Amino acid sequence: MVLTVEGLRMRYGDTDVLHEVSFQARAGEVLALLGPNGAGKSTTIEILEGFRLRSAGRVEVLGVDPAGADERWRARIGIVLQSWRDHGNWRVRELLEHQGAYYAPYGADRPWPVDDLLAAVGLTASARQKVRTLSGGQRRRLDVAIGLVGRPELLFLDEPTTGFDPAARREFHDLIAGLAADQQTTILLTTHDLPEAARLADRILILTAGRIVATGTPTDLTTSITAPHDVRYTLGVQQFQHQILDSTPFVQALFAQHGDAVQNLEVHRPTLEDAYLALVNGVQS
Ligand SMILES: Nc1ncnc2c1ncn2[C@@H]1O[C@H](COP(=O)(O)OP(=O)(O)OP(=O)(O)O)[C@@H](O)[C@H]1O
Repeated sequence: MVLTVEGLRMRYGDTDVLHEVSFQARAGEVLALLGPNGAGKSTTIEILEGFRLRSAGRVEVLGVDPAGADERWRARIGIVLQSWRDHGNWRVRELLEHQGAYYAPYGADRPWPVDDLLAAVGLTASARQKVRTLSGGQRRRLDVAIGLVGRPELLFLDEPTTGFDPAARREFHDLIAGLAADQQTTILLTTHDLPEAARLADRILILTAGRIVATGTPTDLTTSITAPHDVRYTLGVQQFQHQILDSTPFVQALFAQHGDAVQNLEVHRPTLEDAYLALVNGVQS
């Protein structure tokens, strides 16, 4: 296992913010950690990154307890924080070359050659620009490039696509899916963008008030809730819309009765967002 977390607890002062959190991740798995603001996502990730000391529980990251990890271990992980605004006067290429040099002693394939990396994150045209002149989305792409420059075995992404335009978001999703599939990079992602989680994650963990309240594939979670499907169609000039718990037998019966007269059929099943809201609200109520 690349990640093993067992009975993780975190207490700030006299407030417990993580209660017995347990999960695992294997090589090449993309895990999305979802939850409302203040649920404990960043705290969990910061403990795994070795930036915060846990109160109790067992944590192993790449076979090592991050609380006592060394530089060699740190060179094997990549981190994209929520936001940082340093290095304004550096040019994009120079900054990546500088950051990449740190990884050179830690493996023949490290760092990722800067030109290839710039192309992978869509920053080739901005290579000579100063960091402070980048747009918000370009700046975020640079954050991602800095997280990737060491070719990490494990990548932490904290809300990585905030500020991306739709095309950049799509390219980023392809990049992440490729890293996991082709290079077996393990990825732990937090996001409030539920379609993003549905698209990228092999497995989703929903954290609410410091507890994991649901875990599974996006499909597991959407099928775990009882919510009606929305079925729409036309018969001649008449439009119909129905809310039905299981749309498949309904649609079969519809075609058996009306055949080709059924037109413009649309079936909307519950989305990950519906499941997320049901699961989170179920816990809070
Ligand atoms: N240094 C700290 N001292 C005391 N309490 C803290 C500290 N850091 C975080 N907390 C509290 O711990 C809880 C979990 O915070 P955390 O930042 O992990 O949540 P999150 O799920 O990442 O939220 P968001 O989606 O807003 O980023 C919150 O109630 C927060 O106020």
